[in-house]
Amino acid sequence: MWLRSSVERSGCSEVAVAEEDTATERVVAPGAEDLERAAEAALRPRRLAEFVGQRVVREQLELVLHAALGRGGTPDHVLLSGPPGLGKTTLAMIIGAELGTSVRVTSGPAIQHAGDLAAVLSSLEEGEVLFIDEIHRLARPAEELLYVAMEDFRVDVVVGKGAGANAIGLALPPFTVVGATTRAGLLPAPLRDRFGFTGHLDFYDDGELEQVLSRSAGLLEVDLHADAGGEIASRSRGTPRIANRLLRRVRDWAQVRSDGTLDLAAARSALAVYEVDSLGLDRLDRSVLTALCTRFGGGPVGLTTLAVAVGEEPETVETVAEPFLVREGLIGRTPRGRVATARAWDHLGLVPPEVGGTLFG
Ligand SMILES: Nc1ncnc2c1ncn2[C@@H]1O[C@H](COP(=O)(O)OP(=O)(O)OP(=O)(O)O)[C@@H](O)[C@H]1O
Repeated sequence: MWLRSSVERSGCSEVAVAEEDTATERVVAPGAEDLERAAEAALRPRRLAEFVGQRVVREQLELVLHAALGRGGTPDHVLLSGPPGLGKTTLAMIIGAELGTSVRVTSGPAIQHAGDLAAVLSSLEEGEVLFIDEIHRLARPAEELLYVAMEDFRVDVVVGKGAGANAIGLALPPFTVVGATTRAGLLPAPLRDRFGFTGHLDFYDDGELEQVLSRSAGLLEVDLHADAGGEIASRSRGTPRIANRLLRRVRDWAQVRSDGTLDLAAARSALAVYEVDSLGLDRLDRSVLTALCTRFGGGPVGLTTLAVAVGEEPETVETVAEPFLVREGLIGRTPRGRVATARAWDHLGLVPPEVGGTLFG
């Protein structure tokens, strides 16, 4: 299915796209729920100068775009990679705005057949940006059609059926593909090679997230104190989407339980209600960590056993809780199973068993 909004020709169009995230109901999930998209769109930076952080990618992209504008042509195709919630969609919209053109939006899973993509490509106007989210999930025939279109600005349309079928090459006007992926490694080399510019987005530091929050607070017209911004930033897992979501939850708390001021006490109280701790761990993360430490002496323990202990599917523990616990250096993966690190014991306020102690204490 080809997705587009009513404003596609006048500016940047935005539509909901499928997400891979399996646990988006978590307040610290990096992916977005469909219902959250409108709230997110309101907080999106519109121009490169408003986009916080990612200094290297921003500067490189600025050069690519402004050089193309100077030449009066279209820029190279752009591939944006990185974990969910770091700003790939935002940057795609910004590329359209900087080029003064409209952005057509679709996603890998939304394109079922090569014909769907051919229809999209043949309706593009000169200079338009085609944003393909989750581009690594395009079906192979669509992928092949796309790289011919990207390279030669041509699409082969099959006319007729059976023995009488004929492929007619249709010339396309110049356009720019912006692909976004959380899994750049899954893109086949021929497709990856068609992108003249690749930008990898990394997690944000706390200072950058504070800037994101302060900008968002301005747009939401709430009074966010600096120390409250710092507190929310430090629990946001390096991800602007999570920072903005926690800000909205703190705003709700302050509105209902206090006078609407977003100070440090409000931030701490609200985040306690949502069970987001000082490192940004939620209940699931903590139950995995606690089980590992208290029931298995810090491991090593196999994934399945650990999952049974917390009453979750192994896949949920592995894909939802573990990546952040590993990234934070709280859990290690060894050939014999998962182990808790010294930082995990410390974070839970527990004392690890003595290494090399005797069997009887
Ligand atoms: N650098 C940034 N500055 C300010 N806000 C940002 C920045 N990056 C992301 N955001 C905000 O975070 C939210 C999520 O960003 P976005 O949708 O662009 O992420 P994404 O990488 O495309 O995620 P996904 O892979 O899940 O589609 C948006 O509301 C956006 O406003």
